[in-house]
Amino acid sequence: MVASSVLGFPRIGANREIKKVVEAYWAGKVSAEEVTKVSAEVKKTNWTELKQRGVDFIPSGDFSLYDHVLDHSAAFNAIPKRYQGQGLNALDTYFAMARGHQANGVDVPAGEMKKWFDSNYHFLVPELDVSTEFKLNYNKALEEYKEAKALGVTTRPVVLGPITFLALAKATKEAKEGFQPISLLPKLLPVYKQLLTELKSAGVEWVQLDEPILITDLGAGFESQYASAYPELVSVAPKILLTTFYGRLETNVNFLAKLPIAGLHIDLDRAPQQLDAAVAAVNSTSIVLSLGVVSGRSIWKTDFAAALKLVEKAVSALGQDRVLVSTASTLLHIPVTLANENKLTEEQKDWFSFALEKASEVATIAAAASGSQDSKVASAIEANRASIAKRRDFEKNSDDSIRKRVSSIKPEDYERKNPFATRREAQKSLNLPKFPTTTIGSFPQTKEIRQARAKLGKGELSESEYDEFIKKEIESAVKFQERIGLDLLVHGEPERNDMVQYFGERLNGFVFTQNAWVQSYGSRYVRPPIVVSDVSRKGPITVQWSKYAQSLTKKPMKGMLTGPVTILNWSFPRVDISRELQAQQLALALRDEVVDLEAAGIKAIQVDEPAIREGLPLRRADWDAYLGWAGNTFKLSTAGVKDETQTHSHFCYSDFDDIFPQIQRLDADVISIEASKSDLKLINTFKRYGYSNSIGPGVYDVHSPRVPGDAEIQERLKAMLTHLDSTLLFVNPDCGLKTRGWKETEASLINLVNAARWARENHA
Ligand code: MET
Ligand SMILES: [Zn+2]
Repeated sequence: MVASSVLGFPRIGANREIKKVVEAYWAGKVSAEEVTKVSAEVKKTNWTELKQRGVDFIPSGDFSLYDHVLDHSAAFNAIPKRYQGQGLNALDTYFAMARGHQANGVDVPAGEMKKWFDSNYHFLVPELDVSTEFKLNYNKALEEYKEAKALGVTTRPVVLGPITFLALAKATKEAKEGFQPISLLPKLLPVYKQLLTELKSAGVEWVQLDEPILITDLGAGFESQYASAYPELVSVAPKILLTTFYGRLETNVNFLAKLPIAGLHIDLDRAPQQLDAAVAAVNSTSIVLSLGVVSGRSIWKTDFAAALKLVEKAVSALGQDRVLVSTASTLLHIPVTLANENKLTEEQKDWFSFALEKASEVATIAAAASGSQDSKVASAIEANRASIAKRRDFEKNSDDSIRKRVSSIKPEDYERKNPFATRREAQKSLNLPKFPTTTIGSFPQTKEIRQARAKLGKGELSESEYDEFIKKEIESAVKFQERIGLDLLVHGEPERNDMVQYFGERLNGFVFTQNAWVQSYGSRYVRPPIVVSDVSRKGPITVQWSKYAQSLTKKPMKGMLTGPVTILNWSFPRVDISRELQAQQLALALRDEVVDLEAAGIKAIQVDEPAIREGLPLRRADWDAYLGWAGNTFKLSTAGVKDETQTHSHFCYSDFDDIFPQIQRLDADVISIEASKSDLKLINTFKRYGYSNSIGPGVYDVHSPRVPGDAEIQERLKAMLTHLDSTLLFVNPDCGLKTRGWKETEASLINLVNAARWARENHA
């Protein structure tokens, strides 16, 4: 029999239960026991649902209150010193690592957050050095296995693999120059052995060790790390399914097939072409091959016929018992269920499947591949064939005028008329002082703002009442910025539910869900729009708000747009046409918006591309192709303006080191870039590559309520000034302030303005 498997499931709850309880806990409104109780309910629902849908291998241990990598660090005692001895209990220490802690005399910043592979999920980067004493503080995999077992569900515990864990880690600040986290592998293995031994004695049959790092270009030496670590683990562990996902293994499959592991998982959604090599590599072994044929990244229905072709190929070589039908990766990246969507049309609903529906898909495909004669399976296969055919029909309705506009883009459409030096002169008309202060765009999305939006949705507030409310918000944001002395103002983005959704809703080609939330980081969930057809602008999107904001002040107002690559990367894209074509369509829509803003008197326009780095392919060989079209679409969206108009762009959440030369190529007049959370690593990047246009490396972290002191910001500016031309430096936070409260926003920005004044006095 071909068994079915799910590698991981969304842990946020179908109704965002975890967000609600965790935030209530942070606010001191509920106890830790309540958090445990709600977590148990969410886990129970997930496990029983997966069982009911006929999934054979159900994951456990993949639940998290914030982030699974952070869970792992906490469980393995990889807790940086600054969080220890602060008098915080285990749960509060965990949350302090996640988001900083500033109360009752304790003042520790959060750890660094990074994008998880090429997704919009963020993990907390483990911090290690030779003094890290790994020990098993608790065995989460075991606890959740038992928890599920008590509910009558046998699970396959999921554990982050040791080599991926170390590969994702960074050295602590105290570590010696040149320290490599991977050097701790010998110290780490005994703790993994303890964990796995405990699983085995509890009767666990299979354990899933996630090693997604294997689909990246590994440095030399990794092969031998696997060759030394895994035999040791295998000797004490339940059967190990080593999983790789989000890409292709390439030659790594050959050394993996030589490991004494019981199963190997490969991603056939992202890399269907790797099937033959994997079958060949494991053929003469007893390794079970787990085939990721159901996407964990896309919300489009799986084409059963195509999936079955792959599965049957493997079955004919290896036999049914050595093949698993699985989700390609964890389902963490897609929403919980389509069942909660009431506003999508039946036609649209028929195109998609979310996490629970994907679970049914693996069960059906596995049953079909096992030769099931069940009539339910046959009708599910038939229904899928019909759905796929209907979608193919729909795809034929392309928008000719947009397709034509894309195909007639000319090379000069990507370029500003003059080089930066010329534009800079022209932009003196903005009258910005040296070290101009600005923010990234959003101000706190307060309860009042969210309530007003909810009321508009329910019809309790009319469009015009809502617009009046937004105008007042803008007015108070403008007054606030004038009062504290910022130089380049923003309108604050109060009208935006989300920086991508807001634009998607005003463009043709997108559909929206009501409940399709996906975890971005911690308790921050997003509801990515879905691109279903060709994209175009319905009409001006932001112009009225920017124009209104500018009318309230003599200081320059920055227009604020989300860039084409980010809109695409933070949406669920179509899979029937290339991402490049989708980005080009978006870029043309945004270009029209940029030109309209300029015509409305807006002299600075920011086009945010925080997600440009996360879309970077995981294999270097694929970088140039991506960076080529991604960079071009950004340029296409911004190049339509006059020299006098100052273009800005913003980047955050990622390490931009390796694509910095590409950021230069975008030729924005000013960029702001997250820098504080990553310990100003960026400074070294400037050293290496230089940067010729204006730049504002963020001077403080916005993901934590912690207020940075004057001195702290001055230090950051000083560090930047060692490598950047003082006439090019802007002063701004790391990112937008929408998740912050007003209190810390005001305190932080006052300190920021003071630090800029200090810089003007001391770096004349
Ligand atoms: C994640 S980047 C956010 C940029 C946006 N303009 C904001 O300030 O919120
Ligand atoms: Zn940002």
